[in-house]
Amino acid sequence: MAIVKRGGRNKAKQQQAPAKSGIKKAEFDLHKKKEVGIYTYENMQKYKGKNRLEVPPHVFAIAETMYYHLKSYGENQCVIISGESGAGKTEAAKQIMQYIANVSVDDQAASGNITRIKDMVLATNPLLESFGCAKTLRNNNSSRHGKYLEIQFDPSNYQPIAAHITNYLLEKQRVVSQITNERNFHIFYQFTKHCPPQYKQQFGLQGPETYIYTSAAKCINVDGVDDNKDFQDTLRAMQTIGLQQHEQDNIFKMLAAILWIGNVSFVEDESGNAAIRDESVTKNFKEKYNRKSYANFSWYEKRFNLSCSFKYCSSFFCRDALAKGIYNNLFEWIVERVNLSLEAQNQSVEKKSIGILDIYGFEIFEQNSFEQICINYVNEKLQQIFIQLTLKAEQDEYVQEQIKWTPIDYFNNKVVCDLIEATRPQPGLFAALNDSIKTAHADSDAADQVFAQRLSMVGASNRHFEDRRGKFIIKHYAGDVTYEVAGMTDKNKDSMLRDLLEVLSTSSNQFISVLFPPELLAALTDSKKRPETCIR
Ligand SMILES: Nc1ncnc2c1ncn2[C@@H]1O[C@H](COP(=O)(O)OP(=O)(O)OP(=O)(O)O)[C@@H](O)[C@H]1O
Repeated sequence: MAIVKRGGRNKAKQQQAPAKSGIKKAEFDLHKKKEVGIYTYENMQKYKGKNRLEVPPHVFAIAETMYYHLKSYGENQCVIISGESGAGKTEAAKQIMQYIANVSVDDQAASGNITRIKDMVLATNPLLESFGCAKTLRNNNSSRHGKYLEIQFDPSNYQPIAAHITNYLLEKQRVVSQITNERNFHIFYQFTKHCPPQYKQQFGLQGPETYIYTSAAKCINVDGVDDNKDFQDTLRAMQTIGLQQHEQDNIFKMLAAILWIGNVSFVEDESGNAAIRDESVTKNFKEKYNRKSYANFSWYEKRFNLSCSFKYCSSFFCRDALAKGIYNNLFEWIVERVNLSLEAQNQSVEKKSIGILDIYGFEIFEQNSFEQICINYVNEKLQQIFIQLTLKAEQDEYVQEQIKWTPIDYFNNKVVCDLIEATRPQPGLFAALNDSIKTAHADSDAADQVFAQRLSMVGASNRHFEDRRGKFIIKHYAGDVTYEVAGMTDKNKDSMLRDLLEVLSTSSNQFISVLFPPELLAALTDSKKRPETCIR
C-alpha cells in the first residue's frame, strides 16, 4: 500500500478564502492549475520500468512501483491519497490512473476489449467530476464524495480487464444549498448553460440564473472552469462508457426535475398549510412533461397536490428532501451503471488489482456543519492509517530489531477519532447525535437542543474538544474547526417523509422506480428496518 500525502497544513488554510486571509490574487492564482510540463507522455516514459530511487520523486514513480509489485509478486496494490481540500489529490489520482493505463496497455498491440476498458476507466474522471465535484471556497473542483477505483488485471499478462468504483457519501446537501460564492455540482451549470436545444425545449430549461438551486449562492461562472468544454467532455464520457441515449435522456430529465422542484415556493394559507406560491412554475413544468414521451411524469403533479396538505413550515424541508433524494440516488445509479460497463467479460478469471482512493480533503470554513464533520472524520481516519502504517509500524519494527535511532515524536490522532466515533464508556459525538434524534424524534429544534446538552458529556475529559454553547470546537490533526449545532440532527436524520416516498413508489415513471426501487422504499418506510440516522 502506498500513501501519498498532498500539500501541507498551511497551504489549505491559506486557500480557505483569499480575500479574507489577505493573500493577493496573484498568489492565490498560483494554486490554480498550471501546466508545468511534468505530466507529459515523454516524462511518463522516463519512469517506465525504473526503480523509484533512480528517478526524481513523482506520482509516476509511485504508480510505477505499484505496477512493478503487482506484476513481479502478484500482490494487489492500493494507494491512499490524502491531504487537505485543494492539495491536489484528485489531480494526483488522475495522473496515477493515466500512468497505469499507459504502461499496462500497448494501444498498438492490445485487444479491442483491453483498450475499451482503458478508455472507459479514464472516462470515469470527467463523468464523475461533473456529477460529484463542485466549486467551493477552497477549490474550484472540489470532490464532494469519496471514490475508490479498483483497476483489475489479468494475471497472465497484467493488462486491465475490468474495473470497479466504490462511492462514499455524496454531499447531497449541496444540491439544495451552498455557501455564498460556492456552486452546486458542476453538471447543473454545464447542463443549464450548454444543453442541446432539444433538451431545452423538452424540459423548458433555462439558464442557471433562473433556478434557486444554481443561483442563490451567487456564483454561476468560475474563473478557469469552462462549463461548455466540460459538458462536451461529460457527454463524450457517457458515450465512451456506453450510456445509451435513453439513459442519458433519463439522467438529464432528472436534473431538470430537480431544478424545477427547487423553484417551487410556498405561502401559508389560513389553516397553516402550504400553498404553492406561483402555480406557473408547476404548470409550465407539467405541460412540458405531459407531452408525448413524458406523459408518465405524473408523480410530479401528484407530489404537488400532496404538498398542499403539508404544514407550511415543513413544505420547504420536504421539497429539498425530494431534490436531494433524487440527486443522491441518481448519482449512485450512475456509479452502478458505470460499474456494469466496467465489469469483466470473463467473470471467472481470477484478477489482481490496483486500487486508488481519492476522498474529499480536510476542510475548515467560516461556518461548518454536519458535512464538514463527516469529511473531517474521514480524514482523521486516514491520518490514523498513515500513523499506523508508516510511523508506528516502522518504529515498532526498529524496537523489535533493536536498531538504535532517535524516536520521532508525532501526534497520534486516535484521541480525536475516539471523540467522534466512540460508543462506550463515553459516547462520542456521533453516538450523542444519534441518541438526540431518538430522544426528540419529531422536533428538529428540540433534537438540536438535546444534542447541545449532551455535548458537555461527550467532551468532558477530552482536551481536543470545547463546548461553546450552540457551537463546539474539535481540535483536529489539521486544525481547529468550530461546528454549528443548529441543523445537525436534521442533516443526520436525513429523512424523507413517508408521503413523499409513497408518491415516488406509485410513480409511473420507469426511471424513478429504478432510482427508488421497491426494496429501498420498503426498507425506508418500514420503521423496523429504517435506519434512524445516516451514520451507523
Ligand atoms: N499537479 C498539479 N499541477 C497543476 N495544478 C494542480 C496540480 N494538482 C492540483 N492542481 C490545482 O489545484 C486544484 C485542486 O486540486 P485537486 O482538485 O486535485 O485537489 P483535492 O486535494 O482533490 O481537493 P478536494 O479535497 O477539495 O477534492 C486543481 O483544480 C488544480 O487547479
